[in-house]
Amino acid sequence: MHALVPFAAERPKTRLATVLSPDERRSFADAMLSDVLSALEEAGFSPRLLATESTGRDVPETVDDRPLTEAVNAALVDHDPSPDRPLAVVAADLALATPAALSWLTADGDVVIAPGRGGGTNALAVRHPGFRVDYHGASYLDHLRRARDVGASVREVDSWRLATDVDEPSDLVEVLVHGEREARDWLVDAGFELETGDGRVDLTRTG
Ligand SMILES: Nc1nc2c(ncn2[C@@H]2O[C@H](COP(=O)(O)OP(=O)(O)OP(=O)(O)O)[C@@H](O)[C@H]2O)c(=O)[nH]1
Ligand SMILES: C[C@H](OP(=O)(O)O)C(=O)O
Repeated sequence: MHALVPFAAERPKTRLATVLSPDERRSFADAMLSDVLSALEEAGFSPRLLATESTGRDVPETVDDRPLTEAVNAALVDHDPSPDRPLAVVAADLALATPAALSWLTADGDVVIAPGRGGGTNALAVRHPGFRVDYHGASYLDHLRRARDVGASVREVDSWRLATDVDEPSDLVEVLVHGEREARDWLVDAGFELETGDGRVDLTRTG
């Protein structure tokens, strides 16, 4: 299955600004992107980057500097999905995604949705030609509505690994605990450590 990976290449992960500098955010976002691309490839997907500027990676790439929803919808129109020609859309910040978790996207359904924690949409597989995305806000609910409006059947993917996108500093704890790839190594090399006490596990930075 073809898999589109949208990537905000210029100013990624602004919500991590309290713990990472702009250069660090770019470098960490790049590590997460590498993890998502390699997991997709291992799961048998053919990834294509949809980036706001060229990444120079050795992966098929479309450069489109329009906002996320517009750029993904243009790609959907271009691809014209059908049951025989599905298109997956997978966020670049799914640092815990494994090939096994991503394989759930190949399940039957005109629109297969992997919700993100907090109301978002972390991954989709689209087989219906009329379905369009509407990201930001509670996009999971918006996507359910949009699927219903075009008469598309929906299947929800119940995967904690796909639900865990890395948006805020507390999400970095999940990467340190459960990450298996470059993003976790990046955090360790940058001096991040788990801080365990009486309450919820937190993060500290040394060095
Ligand atoms: N092509 C494209 N991808 C985008 C755009 N905005 C976000 N993305 C990607 O869409 C996915 C989900 O976006 P967010 O979680 O909002 O990521 P982000 O924009 O890097 O993070 P924040 O700045 O903290 O909102 C990630 O893979 C982003 O790289 C955009 O305008 N164009
Ligand atoms: C793009 C957006 O991502 P979030 O802000 O939830 O990470 C969404 O899932 O609609």
